[in-house]
Order: sequence, then C-alpha cells, then structure tokens
Amino acid sequence: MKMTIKQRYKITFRGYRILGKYCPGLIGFKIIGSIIESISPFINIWVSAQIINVIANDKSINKLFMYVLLAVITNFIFAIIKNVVDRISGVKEASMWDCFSKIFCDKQMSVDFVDLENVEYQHLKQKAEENLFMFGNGLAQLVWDTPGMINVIVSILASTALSISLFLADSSIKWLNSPAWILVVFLLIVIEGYILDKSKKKEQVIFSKWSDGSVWFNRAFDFYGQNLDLDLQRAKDVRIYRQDKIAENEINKMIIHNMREDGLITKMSYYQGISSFSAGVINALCYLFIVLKTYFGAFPVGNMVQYVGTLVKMTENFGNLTSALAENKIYCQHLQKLYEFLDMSGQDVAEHKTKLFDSMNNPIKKELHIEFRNVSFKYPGSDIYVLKNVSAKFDEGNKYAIVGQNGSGKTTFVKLLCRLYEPTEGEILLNGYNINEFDFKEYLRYLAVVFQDFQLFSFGIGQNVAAGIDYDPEKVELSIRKAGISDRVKNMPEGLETCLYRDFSENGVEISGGEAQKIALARAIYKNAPLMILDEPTSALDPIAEAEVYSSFDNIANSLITIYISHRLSSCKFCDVVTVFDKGMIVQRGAHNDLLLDVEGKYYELWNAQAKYYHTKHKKSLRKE
Ligand SMILES: Nc1ncnc2c1ncn2[C@@H]1O[C@H](COP(=O)(O)OP(=O)(O)OP(=O)(O)O)[C@@H](O)[C@H]1O
Repeated sequence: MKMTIKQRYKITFRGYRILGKYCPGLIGFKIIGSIIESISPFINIWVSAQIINVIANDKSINKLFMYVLLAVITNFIFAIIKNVVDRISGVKEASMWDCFSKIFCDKQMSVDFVDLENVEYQHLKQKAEENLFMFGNGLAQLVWDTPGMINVIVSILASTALSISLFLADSSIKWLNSPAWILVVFLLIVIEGYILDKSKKKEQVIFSKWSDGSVWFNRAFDFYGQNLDLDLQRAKDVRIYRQDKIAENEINKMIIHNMREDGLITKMSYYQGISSFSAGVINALCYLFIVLKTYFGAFPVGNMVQYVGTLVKMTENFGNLTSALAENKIYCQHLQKLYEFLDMSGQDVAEHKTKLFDSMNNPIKKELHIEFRNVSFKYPGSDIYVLKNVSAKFDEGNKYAIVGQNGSGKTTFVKLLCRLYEPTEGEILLNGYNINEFDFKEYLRYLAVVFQDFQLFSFGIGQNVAAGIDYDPEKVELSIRKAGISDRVKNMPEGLETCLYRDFSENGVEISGGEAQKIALARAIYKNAPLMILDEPTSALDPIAEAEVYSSFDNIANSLITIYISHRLSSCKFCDVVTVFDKGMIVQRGAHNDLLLDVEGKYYELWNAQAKYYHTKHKKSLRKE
C-alpha cells in the first residue's frame, strides 16, 4: 500500500504520542542519547585533524595541549551524560513490553463485547499483537529506530559542515578543483542510497509474505505447542481423549511450513549483501578523491583525516537515511495495522454508548423495575433469532426464576440485560428508560452477576471476592460466609490473602469446581447490587450446599430483584415468578404451583421429566432395600 510522506509523518507522530502516553520519557531519553552519540565522533575527527596539523605544521606545544585537553574533556563529559541517559532509557525500555501490553488491555476493555467475538477484530488483534510482541514491529521499531534516525540527521548536518572546505580548497591540479566534484560526490551518495532503498523494498516484500504466512503458524503454534500441552484446564481431556495425537500431527505440518519459510529468509540476506557491496565501492571512490586533493597540496594532511572521516560518515549516513526512511515506511505500515485495530469499534464503551444518565442525574430514585419489551435478538453474523419477541417485567421485591431447555435463550437473555449485546429489535427498560441511555459504568453498578461460565482470577481470595485491589475484609468474610465457603477459606495458608491457583504464587490454592462457584457467588453478594442475576449458580454444588443456598436465599441476596436461572426446577419453588423459555420465546409465566396446574404446559413437561426420574430412582432404591 502506497503512503504519502504526510501520512507517514502523521502515523509516526501518532506512534510517538502513544509511546508518550504508555512509556513516558522513553523516546526523550533515546533522542538525547542519540544526539550525544552522533556528535562525539565528529568532535574527535575535528580535534584529531587539528592535532595532526599542529604536529605537521606549526608544532606549537600549547596548541597541542589545548586540543588534547579539549578532546579529553568533551569525551569525558559526553561519556558521563551518555552513560546516565543510557541507563535511564535502558530501564524504561525493559518495561516497554509491559507498557505495550497495557495498550492491548485498554483496548480489550474499551471495545464492545460484541466485537470481541467478531472474526475481523480477533484477526486484527492477533496480527497486531504478533507484529509487536513476536517481531517487535511497529511501536518497538519506532523505539529502536528513532535513535538511528536522529543519528542520521545529526551526522549528515555535522559531516556537511566539516566537509564543505574539501570542495573549496584548491589543489595544483585544476580539474580536481572543479565545483563539479560536489555534484559527483553527491551523485555517488544518492546512487548508494538508491541501491539501498531498492534492496530494502525487496526485503520488505519478502518479509510481508513471510509475516502474513506466519499469522496462522503462530496462532496454531500457540494453541498446539503451548496451550494444549501446558494448559492445566485442558490437561485432563487431552490425556483421556489422547488429543496430543492431533497436536502432534498439527505440529508436524507446522515444521514443514516453517522449512518452506526458511527459503524466504535466505532471499532477504541476498539483498542485504547487495547493499553492503555498493557501500564499499562508493567509500573507496571518495577516498581516492580526498587522497588526490591532499597529494596535490589542497590542504594539510590533518585535514585529509577530517575529510576521510566525514565523507565516510556522510556516505554511510546518506545510506542510513534511505534505510531509515525505508524502515520508517515499514514500521508505518505496521503501525497502521496497529491503529486499524485500535480504531476498531468504540474507543470507550462509556463514551460510545449514549449516556443520558450518569451518577449525577440518575433517574432511579424509587422502586426498581426492569422490562423487556418485544425484544428479539440474533447473534452478530447469524441469521437465526435466538430470542423472539420477548416481553417480561421484573419488579422490585420479587425473586424470578427463568427455566427452559438447553439452547432456549436463557443466557442470551442475561447477556442482553448486562448490555454485552444490544437487542436486534425491541428494547430493555430500567424504570422506563432504555438501558442504553445509561452511562455503561453507572449501569454496571446495578448488576451483580454469576455467569454459568464464571471466571475467577489468580489473585488473592479477598481481591477476587471484592473484584478490586482494595477490599473490606469484614464485608468479604460476611460474603464468603453467606456463600458457604468460609470454613475452607479459614483453612487457607494466608486467609483472605491466599492466592487462588498457582500461576503467581507457590502458596496458591487449587479449589474444586463447587468451591469456585461459591467464591463467584460471594463476589456477587459482596457487590450488593440492586439487581442480582444468577445463571446456574448451584450447578457445581453438592446437594447439602445447594439446599443451604436456597434455604437462606433471602439472607444471601440483599438485592431488590433477583433473577435466577436453573435447570433444577425444584429449586425454583422459592421464586415468586417462574418464566419459561422455549425456542427463544417466553411460553409461560407465573408462580410455580400455578404453572404446574397447566398439564399441557412446558413447565409441567419439564417438571414431570425431572420428578419422574427422581421418583423411579427412589422406587428402585427402596426395592433394593
Ligand atoms: N456467541 C454466540 N454466537 C452465536 N450463537 C450463539 C452464541 N451464544 C449462544 N448462541 C446460540 O444461541 C442459542 C441460545 O443460547 P443460550 O446460551 O442463550 O441458551 P441457554 O438457554 O442459556 O442454554 P443452556 O441451558 O444450555 O445454558 C443457542 O442455540 C446457541 O447456540
């Protein structure tokens, strides 16, 4: 893709702004270090030339001493500054990757949930992460290449200043004094730059081909080479079902793929060789010109040292300029890919959503009501309605159960209520206001949710329950007691500070599925939100723990409205209203006992199916006795 200089300028400076935000000071110190590093060789070249001239011509010991002192002092000062600056930028660079991770974390949290499942989003994210973290492309290149660019600019300016007198000084040979030599030398430098640029372009094409091919490779490697083998969550299934065979097959395919890719890397080295050769030839020609001018008396021999040094630097840096510009082109393309990812979807959920109501003008002053009004929903990229014309009201002070067969739309209903997706048709109202009109963060304060596939994190128990860095220990203890897990937590080595799982702490504890579910329940209790949604909150609990949860449910949930999803219909009896879903529609609604009266109804069918099972089991066990 062709990019204008203006676009490259904009892309590069956006990169600097991002670095300024996430890695403050890093670029500044890199630039200072680079300026010092670029200037000092020129000072040495100039001082050396002066010293040689003093020795060869006027032989003044004072002058000699002065130049030597100047060289020593400037080198000493520059070395100290460079050392300090390098140390600081080294420390900053070491934490650069963590800062980059933060960019992705911020994006992941700001993007709409619906986009997380979007294939294009996932692809862009994968590509952007790989480019940055595996190849160091884009932002990392910007960090690494900025000193080079500064070095090129400073060196070209300095070498122009030091070499201008080479063309002005006259030798005894006329044709050597022609101003045309400025043009010749300049042309040689341009030719070298051209060859370098062309080779870089070829390299770039090969690199893009290699990098495109490696997206799939890296993704597959990540899964088969790392996750499948090492992920403890999967380890049981991998062993029992011998999924390592599939992994082995895929890894073999990847090895073949990788060998093919090796050829491309060799091709890249070939182009690097061409550019090094051309630089060698051009340097030799410049040497010849300077030696001839010195030999025919244009200037003292000390100046020859200066011109040789500066012209070599000039050609080198013109070469570097084209390669720095070529590099800039490459990392601008990578940066653009990063920006495509960063600019995808809303920059900030809270910003993106309409926000008529925030904490200042919150309209929920009185009783809480929630209403689904003619809500229909299709998942993005799907043509199938998983919810069809769903209408239901939920009033303060009541407990609601939602039941239905697998795939009938219960969890989808919860996801819509949590604003993870927006209804395709219809609306969801909170006290008469569309929930989308609330500031997202403000809206989240109303909800405490335990998802069917809840996740806990490898932090301390206290932080897990409070879902925050700081927590109120008493409130956490009360929550875990209500959730029936306090005895287990008391026995943990560091109490509430005990880390869950062993990812980050050797003293971390592994907990059972049921214990994890209780901690997830405690997290919802701790939040103390007006609306509590529990999606299969007791599916992993033993019968006694489950009975405890139900018997003390009023005590557990302080919420104004509780919505509770379960497949165990006997556990719905304590709810005031049961809503029955079937194939994405609400087919029945009412109190448990009333619903059972309708023998043709779905609820009766579901209830009977479970009751019959228990009944038969019970009879069989009695018979055995
Ligand atoms: N992210 C998704 N993308 C596309 N379709 C989805 C997605 N999540 C769920 N579905 C589909 O939506 C339908 C309803 O799923 P949902 O999880 O809401 O059902 P459920 O009643 O909660 O089921 P269960 O009792 O098994 O938990 C299912 O057919 C499912 O395949």
